[in-house]
Amino acid sequence: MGIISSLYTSGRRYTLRRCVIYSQIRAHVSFFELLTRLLYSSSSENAAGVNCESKKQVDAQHSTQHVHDEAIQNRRSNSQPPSYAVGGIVRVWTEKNESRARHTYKPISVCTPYHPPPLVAGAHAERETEIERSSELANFAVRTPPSPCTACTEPRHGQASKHCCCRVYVSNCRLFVMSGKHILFAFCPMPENVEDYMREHEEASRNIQQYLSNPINAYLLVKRLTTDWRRVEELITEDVGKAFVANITNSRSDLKFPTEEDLNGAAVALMRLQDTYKLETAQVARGVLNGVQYSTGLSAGDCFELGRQSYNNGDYYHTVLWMQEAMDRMQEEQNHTSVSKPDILEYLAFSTYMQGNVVRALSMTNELLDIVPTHQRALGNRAYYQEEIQKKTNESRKKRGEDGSEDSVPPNPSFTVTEKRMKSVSEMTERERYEMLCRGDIKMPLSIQKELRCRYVDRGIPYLKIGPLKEEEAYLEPRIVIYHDVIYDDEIETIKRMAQPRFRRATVQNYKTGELEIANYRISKSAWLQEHEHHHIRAVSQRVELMTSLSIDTAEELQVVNYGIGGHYEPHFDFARREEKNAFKSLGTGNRISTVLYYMSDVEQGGGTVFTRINVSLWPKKGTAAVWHNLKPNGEGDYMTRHAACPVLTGSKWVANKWLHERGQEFLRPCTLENQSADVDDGRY
Ligand SMILES: O=C(O)CCC(=O)C(=O)O
Ligand SMILES: [Fe+2]
Repeated sequence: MGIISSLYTSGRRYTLRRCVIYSQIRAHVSFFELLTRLLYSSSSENAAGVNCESKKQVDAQHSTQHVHDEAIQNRRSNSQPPSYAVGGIVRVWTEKNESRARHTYKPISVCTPYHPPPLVAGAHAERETEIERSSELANFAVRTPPSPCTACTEPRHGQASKHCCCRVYVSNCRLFVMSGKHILFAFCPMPENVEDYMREHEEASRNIQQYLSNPINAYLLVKRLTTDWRRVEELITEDVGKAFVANITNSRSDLKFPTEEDLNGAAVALMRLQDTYKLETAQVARGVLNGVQYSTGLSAGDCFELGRQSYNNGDYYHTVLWMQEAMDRMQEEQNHTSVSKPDILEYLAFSTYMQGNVVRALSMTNELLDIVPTHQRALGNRAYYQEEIQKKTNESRKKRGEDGSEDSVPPNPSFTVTEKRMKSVSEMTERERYEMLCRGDIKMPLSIQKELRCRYVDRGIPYLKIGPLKEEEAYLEPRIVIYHDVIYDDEIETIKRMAQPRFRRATVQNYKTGELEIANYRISKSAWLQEHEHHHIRAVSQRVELMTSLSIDTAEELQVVNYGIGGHYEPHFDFARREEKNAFKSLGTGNRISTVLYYMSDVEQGGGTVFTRINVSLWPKKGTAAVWHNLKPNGEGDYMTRHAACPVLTGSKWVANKWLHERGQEFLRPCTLENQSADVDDGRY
């Protein structure tokens, strides 16, 4: 885990660095264009500014040496080391400075050691009052007479021309290290993100002359095309792309990158969520799930990819939905879209045909051929669809001829949706009920609800007398109860921490072979924890005895399960049915008599536990546990306990299962001969 996260971090750092480089390149190219325009349209004043820069660099180098020497000299001549003051922020251009708050500061060469350079340069002298006066540096700056510096060749205030250029340097710097009145180091902003570059570029483009009449801008422009550009050149020649790919390739041995199969799995999960929670395609594409905006939307290209994945799975229903969405998005995106209308139309037409609407498929194919008249597949499909329509028309003619109803309107060979009467819950398939239960659309009849109770339970156990269990009945026959506050946050943290490194894709038991295998109807990660590994695990396991009045001596280890987005477990029984002869055989402890399901997280949306035969939905609440017997008192499996974990729509779901087995419960839950449930008032859970 540590390795993975550190690799992720370094990968990200690398990505960021690459972004910076690319943005710098882009920005430099923009500035290069600007410079070209400048060189062909500039006034002599601007041109002088450019010349000044090259001169200044020499001067600045010279000055740097001086300052450095002076600092050393100071140190030598005074027994005391020179006092360095670190200057604060000089608010010469308030708005600009604020917008540059994210700039990084890079030390640059220092300015004149002999004449304190004015910090207020050129046209901005009148903003002197905005200088921060509190710091030593600011005082220093304020004392310095403002000096318009429009051309460096022109000496001002008796100063040598070389200092004039240095003002530009200094006034654009934010942090100064000073010795007395001398600046030793100035840290100047170096925009590292494209927004900053772009903002400046836009500003410059609005009025190039005006932009460059500002000495700082003039300086920055030249600087970017000299020193910064050199850096960019270096980065380009370093072959960043190759290094980046090499970095990723190296990481591949440690990091498992997603494969095409993973992409398909992710697409299928999204479709599952869409179906289960009846999500509108357009809403999902906008990043809205059940009315909550979670993310930025999907592009036409993203929708197209979802459609393509569905198509590859033979899921034409979702292909049509997502290709249609891709088409709508594409029209919104106009110029900057990554998909083409003919591509979408091709998928759309064929999937529409596969869904039975041949007329619509033909009209889409015609639309495609209008755009690409030579499209070979579309030409073939058109002929095929036309033939199909013809065949259907002939067939229906024949039929009408047989029953003598020639005059009736020919039926449209397109796919027709027949209106259906609403089914009652009992008429629904298990799948339909499951999805409705997951959405919370099946309400428990009041006649059942009114029998359900909440109570404190102590069962005569001294420990529980001090801290009774908070029991809430969720259903009576079979009895399903929820216990509140039975697992504590620190225990949950321990369990999560210990389980995470052991997580594997959850498995199910092959009912014929008894072998464990992965299956698409159970998508989650799971790990097993043993009692002796941590006192929290022991405590959580032992609490199961209090809740069930059964023994955990023959129980399975604690199974920790985490469901990510779309993670689910379709309807199943926890017990082994008669035909599953090999299930739990190796344990030698009999069947799974009871389940205790701890909820170790809340789930933002989705993730319910639903009982599809009794129409009960339980909603995960951190700290609670659901408890039920899987076996009737006579040892038969209770088929009414069939249940499922609904797909997680948003958030993450954590649960822990404790499965108790038959052996060892003989005196705690004695068998009955009849096929009956336990007496609900027998004092047990
Ligand atoms: O996660 C749930 O809500 C149910 C889990 C479950 O049924 C199981 O793991 O057997
Ligand atoms: Fe289960």
